[in-house]
Amino acid sequence: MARVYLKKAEKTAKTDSASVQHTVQTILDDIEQGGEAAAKSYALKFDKYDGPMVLDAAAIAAAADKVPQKLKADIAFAHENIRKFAEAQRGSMQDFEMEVRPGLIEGQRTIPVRAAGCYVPGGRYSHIASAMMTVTTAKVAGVQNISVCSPPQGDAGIAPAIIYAAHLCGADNILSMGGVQGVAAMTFGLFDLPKADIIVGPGNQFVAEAKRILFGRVGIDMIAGPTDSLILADGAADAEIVAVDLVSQAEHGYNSPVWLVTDDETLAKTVMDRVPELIANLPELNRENATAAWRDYAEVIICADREEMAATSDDYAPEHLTVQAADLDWWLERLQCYGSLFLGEETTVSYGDKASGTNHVLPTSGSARYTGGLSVHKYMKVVTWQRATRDGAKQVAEATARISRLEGMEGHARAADVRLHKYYPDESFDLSGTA
Ligand SMILES: NC(=O)C1=CN([C@@H]2O[C@H](COP(=O)(O)OP(=O)(O)OC[C@H]3O[C@@H](n4cnc5c(N)ncnc54)[C@H](O)[C@@H]3O)[C@@H](O)[C@H]2O)C=CC1
Ligand SMILES: O=C(O)[C@@H](O)CS(=O)(=O)O
Ligand SMILES: [Zn+2]
Repeated sequence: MARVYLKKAEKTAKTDSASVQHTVQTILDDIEQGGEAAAKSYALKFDKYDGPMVLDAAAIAAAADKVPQKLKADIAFAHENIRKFAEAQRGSMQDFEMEVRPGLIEGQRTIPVRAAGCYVPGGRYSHIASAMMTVTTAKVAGVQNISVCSPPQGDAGIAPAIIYAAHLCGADNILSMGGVQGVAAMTFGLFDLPKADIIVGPGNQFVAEAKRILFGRVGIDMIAGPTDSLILADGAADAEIVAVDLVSQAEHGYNSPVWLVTDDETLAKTVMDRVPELIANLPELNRENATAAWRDYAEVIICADREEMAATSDDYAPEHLTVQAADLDWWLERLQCYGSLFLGEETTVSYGDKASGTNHVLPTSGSARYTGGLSVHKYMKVVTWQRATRDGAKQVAEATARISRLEGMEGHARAADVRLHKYYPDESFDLSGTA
């Protein structure tokens, strides 16, 4: 059976992308030419902010005073889980040294970048968790200089809990600037920040586009744009929980797709009836976001069986993937394209988003086809080295000379020749590459 769409989206992540591209390129060009003054003028324009840019120790302490004790304990709990998971990731990356042939020694080293710029979104919600996810992984990787930028909320500046979390997790600099101007400031090294070697973190379509355009000049973790989520549910799933979980991720923004893929039409129809009721009960901002996301971006798809459900999911390559179906081990083994996988009703995307330990900065808009989410690995350069004894490199030198000559690269060949003639003056070699 072909997939049947009970609900098909009018829009996709690519809708409006051309105008976003033009807007972002213009802002980047202005800031590159106009420097700090231009960046500040965009902060004023988009975020109505005219205050201090980089927070000093007093501002950080003042922010900490405003965070309730219970929330501090929750941030500490979440930070510990994220840190432990990141440390295990770090431990899974090994330096090694091997003797490829006698006297020919080669190795791999993992070296953290020197400066990271972490984008912490803050336009619609105060993404405390994004500060924890980006800064903690950078710290565990061993990055020496970690900058954070986040949009100020008008005169009030960055939300105190974001400042508190970023500082607790190890941020060295906190910049009150969001959007394209924040990314540009960290990339170009404005406001005395070190020029970032890599920019990481999620954000809206303007932030994602800035990262796409700047890729190459600066390292980019991935393009993490508007959140998307897919739920795979069979007839045994609890329709109420499926509906609540879909709504939980539709509240991110007007353009956050949620998809339900199931082989049970009754479940699908129950969920479709329930979702609008749940959305109607949300607070105003959340309700507006989720209403538009459900109306314009959500899809409900009926498949013949679990194999077709899995294939459909892999085609969507969702950022978050939830399975509420029997035989979780089968799904874990079968599914191939997702940012983060949530197996069973007992866990949920919200846990991973906020506190369970896996990272929530994840590939969106189908990029889970080719990458995973933010991890310690993204901050690490995997580099190689070698050394050799004269005898160990003798055969390499001969092969290098002949291969180079066949390629027409005489300079390369001579770097090998000179060594063979120096170390083995009494020997003759056929290094012509034509023998
Ligand atoms: N993929 C992931 O791992 C995660 C993704 N997200 C996503 O991050 C996004 C956060 O978005 P926001 O709340 O908007 O916060 P944001 O911090 O990404 O964007 C706010 C900034 O957008 C800029 N902006 C707003 N309107 C603009 C315009 N017309 N032209 C140019 N710049 C403009 C402003 O400079 C403002 O500072 C959501 O889409 C959410 O789904 C959030 C957390 C994790
Ligand atoms: O991972 C994401 O995209 C988000 O769902 C994270 S958060 O809920 O906005 O913290
Ligand atoms: Zn979320």
